[in-house]
Amino acid sequence: MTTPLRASTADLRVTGLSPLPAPDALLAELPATPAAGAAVERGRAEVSAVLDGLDDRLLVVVGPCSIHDVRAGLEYADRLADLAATLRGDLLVVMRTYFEKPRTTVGWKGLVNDPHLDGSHDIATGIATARRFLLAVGERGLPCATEFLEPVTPQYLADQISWGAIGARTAESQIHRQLVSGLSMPVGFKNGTDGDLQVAVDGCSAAAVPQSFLGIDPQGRAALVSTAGNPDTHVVLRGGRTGPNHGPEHVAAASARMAAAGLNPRVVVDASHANSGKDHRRQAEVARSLAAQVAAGSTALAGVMLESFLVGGAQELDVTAPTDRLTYGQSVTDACLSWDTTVEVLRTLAEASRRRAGRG
Ligand SMILES: O=C[C@H](O)[C@H](O)COP(=O)(O)O
Ligand SMILES: C=C(OP(=O)(O)O)C(=O)O
Repeated sequence: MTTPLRASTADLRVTGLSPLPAPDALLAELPATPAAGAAVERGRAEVSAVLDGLDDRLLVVVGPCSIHDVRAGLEYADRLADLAATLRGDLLVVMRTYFEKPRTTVGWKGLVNDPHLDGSHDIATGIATARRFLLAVGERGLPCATEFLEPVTPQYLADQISWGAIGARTAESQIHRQLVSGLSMPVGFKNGTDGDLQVAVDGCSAAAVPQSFLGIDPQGRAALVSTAGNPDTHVVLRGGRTGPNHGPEHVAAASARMAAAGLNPRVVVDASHANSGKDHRRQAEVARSLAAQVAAGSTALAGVMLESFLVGGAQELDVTAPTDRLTYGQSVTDACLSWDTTVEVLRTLAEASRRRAGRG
């Protein structure tokens, strides 16, 4: 691997380097369409309005734990777009379109990293597939939400994202806090996997100020990135090793801590992950308890995250086995609510939002 420019001490454990198309090359091949662009602009404005308390609806970020099958993902998007339109007066629905999966140790890392689900890591195809998917969901008028994991990804996909997340495993990362300071949409920081909220509060503080860091430019070259800071951040409570943190006392404490730090006191609660032990049946129960908080008038609870797909539960993914053995429409990462349960939960959340707003 060593080249004349590289000392014999370099890259001793690098087994391959394959250049990818530059971000601008992909954006030229897959430009934003007018409809998708309008969905993003509208989505970002409405998410900010809800998170700033200017729009009294409830934000619901809902969709598969991961997008692994484009056809099933778009079928889900069709259903969600229709349902979201009927609940639009009370809910602002943003679809989870997660292409990068942070693993606790090892496992399939998502559509960008391994789009063929076979360990081939055809990232060039993965990033293009993810962009095509985002454009297709935008064409349906649905705003998209994603977790930003690889610091290079936003140059390829972020123009199509209306709400971003920094996950529990990266909320303390300076790399990700710097990244958020330059992102163009509202971003939620999850609390740590141990349940620690402070890493999310500190993440919001760090992301709110201008940053300078090493990144890539639209031509894919190493670049000094300078940012303005992102004031549109908030915390996402997702439970932790210390237990669930979805109760009214947790929401109030998080809201107070954010307010004391001069940050947005409105909180989003993830009904999945450690708030339900990744059990989709318990996730539905947590969602109903969140609806009760909203109906009781909690304005600190600005949003809810749900992991949901066509078929409830999850299935093991064996990247050495043919993918045609997989159950269509079922998560290959965390367990998700079934579509039918999702409809019932969203209608319950809409009713709660309506009551909180005094609309009936
Ligand atoms: O949302 C997905 C998972 O919670 C996350 O990627 C960690 O999953 P793992 O603990 O199975 O690696
Ligand atoms: C990985 C996720 O969540 P967390 O970072 O809370 O584990 C997710 O929302 O897909």
